[in-house]
Amino acid sequence: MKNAAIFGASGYTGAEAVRLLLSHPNIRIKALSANRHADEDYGDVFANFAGQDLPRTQAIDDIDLLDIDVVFSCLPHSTGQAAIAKALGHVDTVIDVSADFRLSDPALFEQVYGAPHSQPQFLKDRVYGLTEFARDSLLGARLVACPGCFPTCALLALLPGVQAGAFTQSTLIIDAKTGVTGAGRKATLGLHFSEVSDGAHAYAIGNHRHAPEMEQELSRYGYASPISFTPHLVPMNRGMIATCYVELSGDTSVNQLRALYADRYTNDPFVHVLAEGDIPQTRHVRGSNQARIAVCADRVLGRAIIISVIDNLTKGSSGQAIQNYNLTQGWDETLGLETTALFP
Ligand SMILES: NC(=O)C1=CN([C@@H]2O[C@H](COP(=O)(O)OP(=O)(O)OC[C@H]3O[C@@H](n4cnc5c(N)ncnc54)[C@H](OP(=O)(O)O)[C@@H]3O)[C@@H](O)[C@H]2O)C=CC1
Ligand SMILES: CC(=O)N[C@@H](CCC(=O)OP(=O)(O)O)C(=O)O
Repeated sequence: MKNAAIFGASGYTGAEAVRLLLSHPNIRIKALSANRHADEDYGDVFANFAGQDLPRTQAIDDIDLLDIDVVFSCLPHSTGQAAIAKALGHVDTVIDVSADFRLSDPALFEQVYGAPHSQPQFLKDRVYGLTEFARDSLLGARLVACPGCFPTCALLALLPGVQAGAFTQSTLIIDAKTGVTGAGRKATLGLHFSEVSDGAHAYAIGNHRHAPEMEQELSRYGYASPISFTPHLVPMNRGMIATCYVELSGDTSVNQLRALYADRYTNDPFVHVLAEGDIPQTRHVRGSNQARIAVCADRVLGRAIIISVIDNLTKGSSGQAIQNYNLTQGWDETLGLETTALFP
């Protein structure tokens, strides 16, 4: 059994990690950190956990790291860098769901996140944990940076085509929608029911911090052009959908592209490429670690529309974090993640 600490357990991704880890056969939850909610019964922080045998929340500095094998860090970006550096001195593995270790270039991190990175020495050797594209690097990895939720959703839709050279180098367009839990649990005016229900809106238009992260990864696989990315907030709790518009290179047909995607993901337990005509819906992945991808023809000849859906709290953060940890240990990647989507 491995002992896990969850940093930021009083937030949404932390709670999702707790929910999933409770059914993990090889992991015991040993410590839960919180900030404002430190020193509380976990069932008081999240009533759905009342009655479970879980530790009380504590401040990060009060956690005895000598007792811990793995930290799942679910802290807001820029708040966890020092704590993660300290943890790496004691525990075998840190899996970070924040943006802190995703960008490999510290100068780009400072430009995008507005402050210098305090632990840039870890950026070179950390693994960028988009699991389906990181398997070869995960075994034994000590620090895994889980991709952002939008990058997870969009890169799963784009990288097989990019790797195969199936797209021209013209600007990619990614139009994405997210549920409200993507913004975390803290109270924010723009997230009140009356501000979010009954409507939808774009935000961070032309300057969302996930665009440089997606460009970093697309360029690693051979796509050097910039992207146009627009996120939208829609009135649902969980879920994310990315609709990606690509121009096909050479004489690749949409049917060939779909077959290429089906082949690329054939051994991936969590990625399903849909048959022609099937429509991916966020409700079909809700609460599960699944991604569902449709490769569709555009009415404009030579273009394809690739649509991907995930649950932002599961494959988009804590589910993928556990999938990555499983692979760092050489375990079956599905351990603790077998749950089926909650539908309806
Ligand atoms: N929500 C999502 O869908 C996704 C989120 N992420 C990333 O995951 C991370 C966590 O997100 P999420 O769970 O939504 O956020 P929440 O706001 O819901 O939770 C944040 C957690 O961090 C704690 N915390 C906040 N500030 C500090 C601090 N200064 N020191 C110590 N602990 C602190 C909070 O404690 P307390 O509440 O007790 O004060 C809480 O436990 C973020 O980096 C986010 O960007 C990544 C992918 C998807
Ligand atoms: C609705 C909403 O605000 N969503 C967040 C989702 C991003 C996220 O959580 O990803 P990081 O891990 O990079 O922070 C946003 O657009 O910033």
